[in-house]
Amino acid sequence: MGGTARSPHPKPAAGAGAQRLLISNLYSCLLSPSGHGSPPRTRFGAGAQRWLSTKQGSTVCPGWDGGWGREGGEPTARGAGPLPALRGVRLPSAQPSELPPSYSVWMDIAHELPQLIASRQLRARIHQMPQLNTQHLRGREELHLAHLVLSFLTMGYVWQEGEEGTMKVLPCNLAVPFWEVSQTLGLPPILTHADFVLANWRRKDPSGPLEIENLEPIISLPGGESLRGFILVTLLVEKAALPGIKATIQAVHALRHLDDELLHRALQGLSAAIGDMDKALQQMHDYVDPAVFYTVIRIFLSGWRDNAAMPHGLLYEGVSEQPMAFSGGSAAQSSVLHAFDELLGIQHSQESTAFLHRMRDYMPPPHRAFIRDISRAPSLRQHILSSADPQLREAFNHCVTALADFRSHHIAIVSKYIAVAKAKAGQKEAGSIGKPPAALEAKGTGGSHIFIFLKSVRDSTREGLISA
Ligand code: HEM
Repeated sequence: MGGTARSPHPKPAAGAGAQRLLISNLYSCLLSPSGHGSPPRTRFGAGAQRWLSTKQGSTVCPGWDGGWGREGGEPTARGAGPLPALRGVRLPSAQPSELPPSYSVWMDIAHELPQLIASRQLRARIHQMPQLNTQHLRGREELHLAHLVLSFLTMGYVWQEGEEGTMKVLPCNLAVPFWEVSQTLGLPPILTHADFVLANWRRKDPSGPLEIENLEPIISLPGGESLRGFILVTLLVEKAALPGIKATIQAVHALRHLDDELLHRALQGLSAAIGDMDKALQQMHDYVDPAVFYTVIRIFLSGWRDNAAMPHGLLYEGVSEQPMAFSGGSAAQSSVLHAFDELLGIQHSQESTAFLHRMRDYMPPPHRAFIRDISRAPSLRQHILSSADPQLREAFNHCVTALADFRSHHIAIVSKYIAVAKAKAGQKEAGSIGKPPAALEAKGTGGSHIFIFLKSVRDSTREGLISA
């Protein structure tokens, strides 16, 4: 879709805090663009479609040592090409959960979102908001928090009345600041996985552990405890993936230096991490009620691309003269499995690859750059094939099997939370939204044909096994 985009205003400066705390994110190091610069910037030019095909330049963080301290004695890839050195990958102990006072009008509404949506007052409150200037946002943390807040406001605004009462226009007092913050961060102006999960958590007790009992989302939507569980269990899967991201970097380092001993250890670390992600995923059963997920939560993650409930997309008033189409939030936008697939050389079908690659456009640019760097590293697969070392092959195959198992268990969860929940929900009224969203019956919030896609991705993972 085309359209005349409003020219962006000067970008907010990244303050000193940006170096200390880049984003309320689990792999902060990977988000640091060369350590000290301002966030990368994208231009939407002739509209969303064009923006979505725009690729960022290299923004990874070689040699950045941004004050996090290091967790282990793992090697870095310093001097070994563009792959980010694994420095400072540690979980932040504190992160901003409030914007500066001049943005209190956004925060006040955001903190009341579930009630405002339930009482159908959100749209009226948003219409009364003044149009705030985003120039006073300082540093990456505030910008990401602003993106999180504005994306939640947008999803609530669009879906307040369910799929039968959607809005065609996002008013300029919300659309313009959301657009500006999105441009500065290189993110699309819609809720992404980075908003919903990666940036959306805080510790209740700041010195307490990163466990579910001590965590809460910063901003919520309808869905109560199930919404909380959905966000936090997904966060715990990301947390469990962290050693796998480290192992991925370690494996690339080992490949570059032809260090098979290190490679073997890295692959063992990777398969263990995927196993831990699998265990974390199972907590979905304990914390999320399928009926609440299906009938209440899911619609708020939906986008306005490939969605029959919003066939023409959304007009961002004051930004573009044409409506724009964006996919909704999905963990398919998490960089973790993309990175593992690239390392292991997993080849998905053309259609699945097209969808997954499109989801990369919904990641923070440094995540995209990280995945790209893994894809350009020496081929692990070729190395295993040519080395003919049975131990290496076995460790590699453990990773592939663990990944395929994770995907199988994910399919079981999707089946329970979407297919079975749909059958149970029927057409009965549920929650505050009314009918479950019909437009989402066959498609994911990201717009994929769910089960065909997920099974194809799982099966092509299995095909990545290397036989003796
Ligand atoms: C109730 C829980 C969940 C449901 C109902 C669910 C649903 C879905 C759906 C429908 C898709 C298809 C893509 C789309 O159109 O959105 C998908 C993809 C995906 N989901 Fe989930 N998901 C859940 C939890 C998770 C969690 C916790 C993770 C891990 C962080 C995850 C990771 C993925 C990935 C990586 C994909 C892309 C396909 C792949 O690489 O295998 N999902 N999910």
